[in-house]
Amino acid sequence: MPADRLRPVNAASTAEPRVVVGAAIRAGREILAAARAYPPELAGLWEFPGGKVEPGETEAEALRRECREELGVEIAVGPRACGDLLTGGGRFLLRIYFATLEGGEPRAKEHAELRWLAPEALDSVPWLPGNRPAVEAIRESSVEPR
Ligand SMILES: Nc1nc2c([nH]c(=O)n2[C@H]2C[C@H](O)[C@@H](COP(=O)(O)OP(=O)(O)OP(=O)(O)O)O2)c(=O)[nH]1
Repeated sequence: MPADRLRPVNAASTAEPRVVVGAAIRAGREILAAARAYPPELAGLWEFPGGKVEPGETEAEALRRECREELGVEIAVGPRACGDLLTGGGRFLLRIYFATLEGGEPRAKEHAELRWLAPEALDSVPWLPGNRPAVEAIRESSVEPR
């Protein structure tokens, strides 16, 4: 049988998902949310600043690089906010980390808008659909013990 007959019909669906990291940057009670500016099908949906982990880079390094590029800030990377999330039709493995600001004030260098959201305001923006479990976990982790 010719080799090309053995190739999966839909290579994208069988490829290993690419790891994407996002920073849930906390300041006091608030978390920084960012509205995507592109691509058109994602524009106006909200996410955590971040992006794809490049070969040879740790997840924390990728987060620090993306926050420098996208927001112009230095961050300290903290613990994971929730478990792995499969998004983008199985193309991405999304890992959200809590983070804090170490230097600079965030500016929207690549996003359409940035907003600091208190836990009770987390639902006030339309999140990327794959982010819902992370947003829920962050809200629950913000509930103050009685
Ligand atoms: N940065 C980020 N991406 C997310 C989140 N949730 C989610 O589903 N994604 C998806 C959207 C994108 O299709 C995909 C990759 O993210 P990205 O486009 O920001 O990655 P990148 O900065 O490395 O992009 P590029 O250089 O390849 O253009 O991950 C999130 O909270 N933050």
